[in-house]
Amino acid sequence: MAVQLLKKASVLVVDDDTDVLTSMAMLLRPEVRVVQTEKNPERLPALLRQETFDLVLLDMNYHRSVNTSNEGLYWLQQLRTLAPASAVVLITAYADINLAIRGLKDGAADFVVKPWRNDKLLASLDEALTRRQLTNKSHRQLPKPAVSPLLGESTTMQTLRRTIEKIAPTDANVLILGENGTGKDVVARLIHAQSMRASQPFVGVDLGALSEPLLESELFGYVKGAFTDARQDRAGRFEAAAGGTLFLDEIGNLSLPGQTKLLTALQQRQITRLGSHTPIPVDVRVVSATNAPIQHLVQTDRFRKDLVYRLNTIELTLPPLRERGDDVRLLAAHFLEQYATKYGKPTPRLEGRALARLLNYRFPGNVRELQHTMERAVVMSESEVLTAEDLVFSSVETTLTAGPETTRLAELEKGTIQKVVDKHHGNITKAAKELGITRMALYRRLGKYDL
Ligand SMILES: Nc1ncnc2c1ncn2[C@@H]1O[C@H](COP(=O)(O)OP(=O)(O)OP(=O)(O)O)[C@@H](O)[C@H]1O
Repeated sequence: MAVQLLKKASVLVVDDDTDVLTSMAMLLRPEVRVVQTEKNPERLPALLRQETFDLVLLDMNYHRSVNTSNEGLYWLQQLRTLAPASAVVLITAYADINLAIRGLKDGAADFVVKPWRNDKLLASLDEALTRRQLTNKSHRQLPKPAVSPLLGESTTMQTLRRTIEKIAPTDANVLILGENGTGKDVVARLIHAQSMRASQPFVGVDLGALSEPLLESELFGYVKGAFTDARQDRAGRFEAAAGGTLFLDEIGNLSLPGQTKLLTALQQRQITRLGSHTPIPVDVRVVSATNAPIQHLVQTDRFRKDLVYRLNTIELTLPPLRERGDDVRLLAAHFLEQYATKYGKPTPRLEGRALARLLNYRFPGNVRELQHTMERAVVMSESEVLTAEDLVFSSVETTLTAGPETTRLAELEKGTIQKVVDKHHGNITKAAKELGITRMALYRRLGKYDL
């Protein structure tokens, strides 16, 4: 029985050590249905939005971490929220057994110690899957995935929260518009969580990341033999979301043929798996999002008007962060606290000039950029007070009020670049990555500032 569970399981292995990933994949491939590996735990939220796994094998130690001991536990907590139905088995070094035991208290099913014995590891996975099945069968209430809060006290954000409360319980399709990083994904999840469908699945699909040939099989699924690699029947996202909410992200990137297929599915409320002729009825509420100017796409014949009408029964627009006034301060404080906890540091406070710099910055990457800036500042700072120099923005700094500040900004940029390049001992690739700019852009700046 247990062996069958293992054979049917989809397993995700998360470890920043490529050797571990390779050997785990080699060991597990013949034993389980699907094995996927992920080197960067930061990608977990996006990945788990798209895929569900029966079991996650999670490493406790990450090299890039400042405080190695907390990183594994942090990601375990995140997994409990992002994928509460997945069993988690921890991989740990012998020296960290105490931490692994803490991990058990935090909801992990088991842990294996490096170097592991293959038979013991497989037995442990079996056991974790069996227990998970028993838990699910006993209909015990699984913890609901916690939804990220939609913070902000600006008038627009208060109005938006009220609108969401009003529209969430209806079954109306919602189109969310807004620049990158403004919180469209957060809003989509909030709508689902406050809807009558909250106990049913929320399934996201990033249409911007799907190439044309993949689109149909991802959305509608396929039957065995539909194409060379179709070795078994597979449900698509529409079926996976049945009874719940289907979140179509980056809808503006959908090709015209893709738009036609989607429109047909929405009109007929049914899909047909690739390679099959049998239509399958699907009941989904569609929430979609885009940062593209959708009406302009319609006017220029790049987006079907009839599809927009299907999608935007309710249209919500998220304002850019630079138009939310004091919300910047509130969100900065929230992220500082969040990352201080993650990295086991005291929560730092922003010095006056640092705050002024935040309030003057345009934030082209919006809340996500603020979040990254705060994380980087918490990681890098050795003091409990963050200065203006501790803030490194991903985009090249442009402020709301250009002018006399320009020279100071150039100085700040120069200082920041020098600091990051020094930190990486002159490694341009790594420094550019941390600064969030291309290598060429970094070279240009090194030249400009004579560094
Ligand atoms: N109002 C908010 N309060 C707290 N956190 C927020 C808020 N808005 C966004 N965030 C956080 O900022 C990050 C980016 O948000 P999100 O992914 O929802 O943006 P998006 O508009 O969907 O971005 P993209 O257009 O790139 O897909 C997330 O980590 C999210 O939790």
